[in-house]
Amino acid sequence: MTEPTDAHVPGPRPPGGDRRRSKVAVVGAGAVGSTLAYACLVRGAAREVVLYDVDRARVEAEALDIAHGVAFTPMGTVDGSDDVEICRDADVVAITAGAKQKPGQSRLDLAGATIGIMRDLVPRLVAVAPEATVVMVANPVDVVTYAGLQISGLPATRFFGSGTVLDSSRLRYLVARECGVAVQNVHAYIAGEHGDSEVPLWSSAVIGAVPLLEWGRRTGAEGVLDRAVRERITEEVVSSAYRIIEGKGATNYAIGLAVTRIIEAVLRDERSILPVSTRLEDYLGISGVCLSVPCIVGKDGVLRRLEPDVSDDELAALRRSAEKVRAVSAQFGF
Ligand SMILES: NC(=O)C1=CN([C@@H]2O[C@H](COP(=O)(O)OP(=O)(O)OC[C@H]3O[C@@H](n4cnc5c(N)ncnc54)[C@H](O)[C@@H]3O)[C@@H](O)[C@H]2O)C=CC1
Ligand SMILES: CC(=O)C(=O)O
Repeated sequence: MTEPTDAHVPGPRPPGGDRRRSKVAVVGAGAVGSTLAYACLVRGAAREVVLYDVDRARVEAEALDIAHGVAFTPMGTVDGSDDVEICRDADVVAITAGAKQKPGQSRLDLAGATIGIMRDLVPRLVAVAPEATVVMVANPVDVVTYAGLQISGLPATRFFGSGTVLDSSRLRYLVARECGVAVQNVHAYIAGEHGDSEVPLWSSAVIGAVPLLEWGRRTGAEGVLDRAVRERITEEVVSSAYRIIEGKGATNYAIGLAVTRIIEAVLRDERSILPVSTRLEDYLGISGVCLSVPCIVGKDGVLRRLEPDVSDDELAALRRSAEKVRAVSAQFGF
């Protein structure tokens, strides 16, 4: 297997990236996949979006419904098929085909079913789109990324998971609401598992130019983000998916936008810092597992993993999260 050494980050990126080569294949046209395809077109992330699903009626219907709206989007096309050939020569393949949680199930409960899908699916995708950057979305995303990476034989830089990009946007939303500032000015990451053991990196979080942990003292709003509030926010982030699934059976809008951001970072060679799930080797003492940490993402995929300042508690929680994910991967022989 190719070693996941951090690639050298080359010089300045081309302004706007190269949008001529922009075919995105979305695998799975369910709640997440169809919303992702829609978000890609609405944001103008790619020129060509294709949907692939084993359910022919569904995939054709979703593609047609989206196609009827492209008159109102930036330049783009959409098509759908139950033939994997539709994914040929895609620049990015986003895999949303997987088991989904029923109320009460954790993401880790889905490992066996989703890995079963990947054993057959990933080799067929690599055969038709060997140069693609692959973004795994199906759950449990860290375990499935680790398995899919090994099944694919691709370099770890080009096969990674959407990780905690969604969880971090949930965190930023809640912090912004608490402080009364724009969510875009909250720079905070969730690391670790995309799931119950995830870890908010409070120590390195910044609001505007103010360290998050100093926000209350420096703004004269004592107590605004004190320990009790941070614990409540953490609990709300961790339970978000359960709450939404209880109410409507799936989460789809925020994940559709989150994965679109990752795709934009790749296709536009943005070198954006996003907490995607990649295979870690000797990262803060963690190896042999896919987990989210802040990474530089560009056209060659994950260019570098960054090491933020972490407290002793955060580091210990990150290592516990790694153990938990690694144990589930091992149950399935990965
Ligand atoms: N990573 C993240 O942050 C998030 C991950 N998810 C995960 O995304 C996955 C999809 O969720 P939903 O769209 O709600 O599920 P869904 O059940 O609505 O859609 C899954 C689709 O995959 C298709 N499919 C199954 N096997 C296939 C195969 N071998 N080839 C092609 N298509 C296949 C099904 O026909 C179905 O249309 C789940 O695993 C879910 O847990 C959901 C939200 C957030
Ligand atoms: C379902 C899921 O993984 C999420 O919404 O976070």
